[in-house]
Amino acid sequence: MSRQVIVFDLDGTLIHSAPDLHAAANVALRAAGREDVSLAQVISFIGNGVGMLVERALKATGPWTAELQDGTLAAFMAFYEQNTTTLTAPYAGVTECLEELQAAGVVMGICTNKPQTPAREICEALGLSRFFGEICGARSDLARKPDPEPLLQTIRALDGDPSRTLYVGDSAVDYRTAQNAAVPFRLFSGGYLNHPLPNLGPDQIFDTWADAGFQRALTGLV
Ligand SMILES: O=C(O)COP(=O)(O)O
Ligand SMILES: [Mg+2]
Repeated sequence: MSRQVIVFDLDGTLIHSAPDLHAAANVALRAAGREDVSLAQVISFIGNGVGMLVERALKATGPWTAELQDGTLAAFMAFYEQNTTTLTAPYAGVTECLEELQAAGVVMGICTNKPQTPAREICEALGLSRFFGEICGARSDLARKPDPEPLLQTIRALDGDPSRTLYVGDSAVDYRTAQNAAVPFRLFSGGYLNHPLPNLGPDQIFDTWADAGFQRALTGLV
């Protein structure tokens, strides 16, 4: 029998990382001669990777060109790489919940559209690496979510089976990724989702890590 696996998204699911992404976005926008964007705007730009975040920030503040994109993304990454956990922390209850799942023998991994190096550094800095057998971030040789491949690759690395895996995320991108990979999905609604997701029942949604809500959401699957 295959192992019981849970794969988590990172930004907006396990960690509140938007304040550091917001700071990096505004440093990069100022270098491009643009106005700042708000935290709420940046939250709405998260989910499809840093390239798309920068593209959306540029389009929200003026015209977009490929050249501007390249320079602004480079400025964004230069700042972000030095400030991945200045303002970022796990959501309340996350560490305790992961401890319980690990003690129960659940095998866990991360599948995120955040670039691989900062994703791994953030998990290390926040004391989360010890829970995960695989941390799969965005890489040039791998399609990004909602393509199913990063999630399927994460599950393979954990020696799991997609039908006995849960993917836990906070966005429509995560929901579509799970659907594309035929993996059961649970939504953390306390993250960065800014429009409702169709076709999810109340037992597939939880809004806090700090009480039994998450455990309830997992009932019957792990
Ligand atoms: O970098 C992003 O845009 C999103 O990251 P996530 O996949 O961990 O939510
Ligand atoms: Mg997310």
